[in-house]
Amino acid sequence: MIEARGAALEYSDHGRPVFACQDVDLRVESGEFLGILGPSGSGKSSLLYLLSGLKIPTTGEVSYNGENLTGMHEEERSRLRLRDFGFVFQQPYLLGYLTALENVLVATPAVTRPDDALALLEDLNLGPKSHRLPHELSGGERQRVCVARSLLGRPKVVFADEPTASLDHKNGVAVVQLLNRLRGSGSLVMVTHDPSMLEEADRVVRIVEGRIEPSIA
Ligand SMILES: Nc1ncnc2c1ncn2[C@@H]1O[C@H](COP(=O)(O)OP(=O)(O)OP(=O)(O)O)[C@@H](O)[C@H]1O
Repeated sequence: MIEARGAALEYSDHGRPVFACQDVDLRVESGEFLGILGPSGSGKSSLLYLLSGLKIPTTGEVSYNGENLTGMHEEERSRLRLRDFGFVFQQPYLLGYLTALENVLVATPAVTRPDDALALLEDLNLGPKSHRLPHELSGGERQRVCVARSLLGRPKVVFADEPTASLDHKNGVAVVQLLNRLRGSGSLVMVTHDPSMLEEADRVVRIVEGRIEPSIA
């Protein structure tokens, strides 16, 4: 479904090249929960950006359903992301002046209905709080709103970048379990430094200094 072949991502550190990812050969299969584990600075976020088309590889290529993301115009990639991908980031980024329900609806194409958004918030035990503003919610609740937002368009792939980083362990586990349960037939690609968050993963790969090591689960 998603395939990286010889993909590398190079940043420029004030003119000096820094490889965040190198020689990445990795497939994300349809419907799988793929965990990407690695220490801080190992290139996890960079790899997620490559797989999701948020960044294009400096060398090598990344394809989605056989289509090379590198060759696509940025607008086309952005349409594809909106249509097929959902994202959850480390921090629960929400618009402070919108309610939980409005925050879920705001990022998705007009075809989605408020009923679907409310049903998702109910599944995430936030039904009675859907009218609240972000500052009236706890950190775990805010991240669950982000989970609802990422799932509303029934994405083919959800990319989660350390979604538990701002949560305590119990809330972190709960968020991952909900993401995994509610993703339906979509794939889930989650990066984390914490192996205990990947207990439900179908497969875990480890990244060290920008390179993928052999599968460990
Ligand atoms: N914009 C940038 N310019 C230069 N170097 C960068 C940039 N972004 C990231 N890097 C470097 O690329 C490497 C990988 O960064 P990345 O954020 O992908 O790692 P990570 O594993 O997600 O880290 P963390 O777990 O701490 O979030 C690091 O050495 C980082 O310093």
